[in-house]
Order: sequence, then structure tokens, then C-alpha cells
Amino acid sequence: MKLVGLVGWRGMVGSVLMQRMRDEGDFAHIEPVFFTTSNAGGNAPAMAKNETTLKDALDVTELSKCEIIISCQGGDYTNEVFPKLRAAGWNGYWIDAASTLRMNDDAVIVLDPVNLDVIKNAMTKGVKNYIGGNCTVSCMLMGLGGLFEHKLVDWMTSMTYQAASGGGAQHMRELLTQFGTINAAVRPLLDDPAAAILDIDRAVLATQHGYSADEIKQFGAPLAGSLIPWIDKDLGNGQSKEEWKAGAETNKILGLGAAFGSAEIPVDGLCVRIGAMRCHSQALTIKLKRDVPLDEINDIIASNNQWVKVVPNTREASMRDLSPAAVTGSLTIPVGRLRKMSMGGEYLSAFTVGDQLLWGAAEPLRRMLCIVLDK
Ligand SMILES: NC(=O)C1=CN([C@@H]2O[C@H](COP(=O)(O)OP(=O)(O)OC[C@H]3O[C@@H](n4cnc5c(N)ncnc54)[C@H](OP(=O)(O)O)[C@@H]3O)[C@@H](O)[C@H]2O)C=CC1
Ligand SMILES: N[C@@H](CC(=O)OP(=O)(O)O)C(=O)O
Repeated sequence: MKLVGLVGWRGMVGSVLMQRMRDEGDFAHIEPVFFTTSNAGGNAPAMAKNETTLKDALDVTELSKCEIIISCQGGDYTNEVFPKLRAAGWNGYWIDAASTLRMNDDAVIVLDPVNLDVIKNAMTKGVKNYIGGNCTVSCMLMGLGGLFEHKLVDWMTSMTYQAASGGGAQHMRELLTQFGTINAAVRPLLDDPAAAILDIDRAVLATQHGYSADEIKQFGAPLAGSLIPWIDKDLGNGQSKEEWKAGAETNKILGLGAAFGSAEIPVDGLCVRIGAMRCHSQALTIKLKRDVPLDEINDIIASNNQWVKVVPNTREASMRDLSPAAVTGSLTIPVGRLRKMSMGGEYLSAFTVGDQLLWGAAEPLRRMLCIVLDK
């Protein structure tokens, strides 16, 4: 059985990965070795077999014993450890949730329901670095993969509604704390049916404007009852890094662009943080290469993979099936609001939602492990 090193297994993404691996029985096929940056020598979790103590995640010698390493520890860890491991001659498979290595020439972004051919081709060529994609990009491609597969997309814009979890566990806590503070501030007025709504509104605004630096430490701005129209770094050209990833990563996942000897499909838009917990949603405008009838489009989208689900473009179905509350904790990727826009038959609107800790982070890594294991 292959020795598989697990780094970052107790973090938020890592915990979701461990749960999925347990659910799918993956531990039956590996000899797991659990690593830690904070508790070397401590007890490994229940899934451990022969190695029941935690190993030091900075110990290159211990890491080098593994044939496969999966890291959900974050980009700083990858930056520090990965080059040392390779410099020490380690030639195992590195499977990583962090963005650090994604755009490297010797790395593949993994999303096998969409790009198994790209992954298999790279494995044949001896590529050993397989990196999970940006959560928004992965969720979008799981939903709209069919349109790309049928080469129907001329260009696409994605306007995102991204959950707090994209920032990490502390961000989720901060969002909930902000909601709580607002609620506490207006509770007496809410309890009084005669209270004027504009008085309540003023109290909410005063709370949002009055947050201490500590209360907005993670997001840098109020999020509860508001939104933040910027995610990740400022690239200095008016675009955020999260927005840049939409085009760069989508094309790399699909095996398009100069590195593959083909033209890229333009994908761009605005990325916005909203007060959802762990599902990213996105509104898409898709310029099709030709005017394909809507029923054909529905079939193309629905038949791309077993997780995508086309939601009828009705008020009732959209409200029931097309929201973070409906999708959280599920691998289903609903795609709805499909209609031809007033600009013409080649302009398609769509709305999709995905659990950013499942398809957005943990699941592509778990499936890549299975591909390496040939399971
Ligand atoms: N959050 C997201 O949506 C996404 C994240 N990613 C990538 O995954 C990386 C990890 O993200 P995420 O899982 O959110 O990070 P976490 O902060 O939840 O976990 C990272 C590490 O922090 C340490 N840690 C310290 N205190 C705690 C605690 N109280 N509970 C659990 N772990 C703790 C653990 O390391 P140790 O056991 O060694 O102490 C853990 O592995 C990100 O940096 C990013 O690169 C990718 C896609 C999406
Ligand atoms: N940036 C994403 C989360 C994330 O971790 O993205 P990436 O894996 O590309 O760094 C968000 O904030 O919603």
C-alpha cells in the first residue's frame, strides 16, 4: 500500500477532505502518515494505521518517505517545504490545495470530471505536481463544463457572490459575530411591532459604521448586511487577483492557451464577497459561438457530469434549488436561470452555486489521489 502523507488534515479544508475520504473508503487503499506543524509526537487521528503519532511537517526526511503527499496547509507551507523536498530529490506526487504552484509549467490544475485528459496526459509525461483550482473556477467549470466540452463558449463573464469561508475559518466567525452585533443592537426595536423600520435601519447602519478594528479584523470592512466588491490582491490594473484567476485558471484547466498551442477563451468579471457561509454563487453571461436552442443547451450542461443539475428557470425552482442554503454540504452543482438574453440568441445567462469546501477545495484533491492510486 502506498505511503500517503497528509498535511493540513485538521484545518477547515483538510477536515472536509478527511470526511470525504472516510465517506468514500479511501483509507482502505492507503497507508496514511499524518503530519503537523504544531504538535509533532502527538496522537494521529483514528484513521491512522501503523503510524499512530504525528510527524513534523517540516521534516523533509520524514516527508520524503511518502510516495504521495496531500497538503491543505496553505501557501506559506508550500512555499517553505515544497522546494526543499524537490531539492532533496523527492520524486513523489504532490497534491495541494494552495494556489502557490498552480500556474507553474510543471503543475496541472486538477478537476478530473472536466480535465481528466489533461491530467492523464501529464501523468504519462511524468508530471508530479497536481494542484486544486481556485474554488470559484472549479465550481463554475463543474456547472458549465458541458458548454466548454462542446466548444460553444466564445467568451464569458462571471459575477461572483463568494462566501466567507473562502477567507478561512476566522472569516466565517467574524461574519457571524457581525450579524450578532447588529441583531443585538436592534433587538428591542425588532421586538416592538410599532417601531419604525427607518429607526431600525439607522441603528443597523450606526453599528456597521461603529465596528472596532477588531470586529472587522479579517475582512477589513463590514460584511454582515453589506458586501465587499474586492477579493484577494490588487493587481494594479483595476483587476483583483481573484478575477485574474477566472481567466488564467479556467484556460489552464481546459488545456487551452499558448502552453497548449491554442487560443484562450476570455473569461473575466467581478468578484464580490457576500455574507454566505460556504457556498460560492456566480451569475454568468456567456457569449456562445452560435445560437444553440435552449433545450439543447440544457441537455449539454446536464449530461457533462453526474453532479451538475439543471434547475428549471422558474421562480419556484430557482428559489428552492439555487442558493447557498440549498447546496451547502452537497456535491451537487445546480445551474439555473438559463435563458437567452435580450442582446440576441448567442447570449446566454446562467446562475450556479457550489460548495467551495467540497468541489471548490477538497474533492478535486481526493479524486486526484484516487487517480494516482488507480482506484
Ligand atoms: N478556505 C478555503 O476556502 C480554501 C483554502 N484553500 C487552501 O487551503 C489552505 C488551508 O485553508 P484552511 O483549511 O481554511 O486553513 P485552516 O486555517 O483551517 O487550517 C490550516 C492549518 O492551521 C493549523 N491550525 C491552527 N489552529 C487550528 C485550529 N484551531 N483548528 C484547525 N487547524 C488549526 C492546522 O495546522 P497544524 O495541524 O499543523 O497545526 C491546520 O492544518 C489555504 O491556505 C489555501 O491555500 C484552497 C481552497 C479554498
Ligand atoms: N480566494 C478564495 C479562496 C481561496 O482559497 O482561493 P485560492 O485557492 O485561489 O487561493 C476566496 O476568498 O473565496
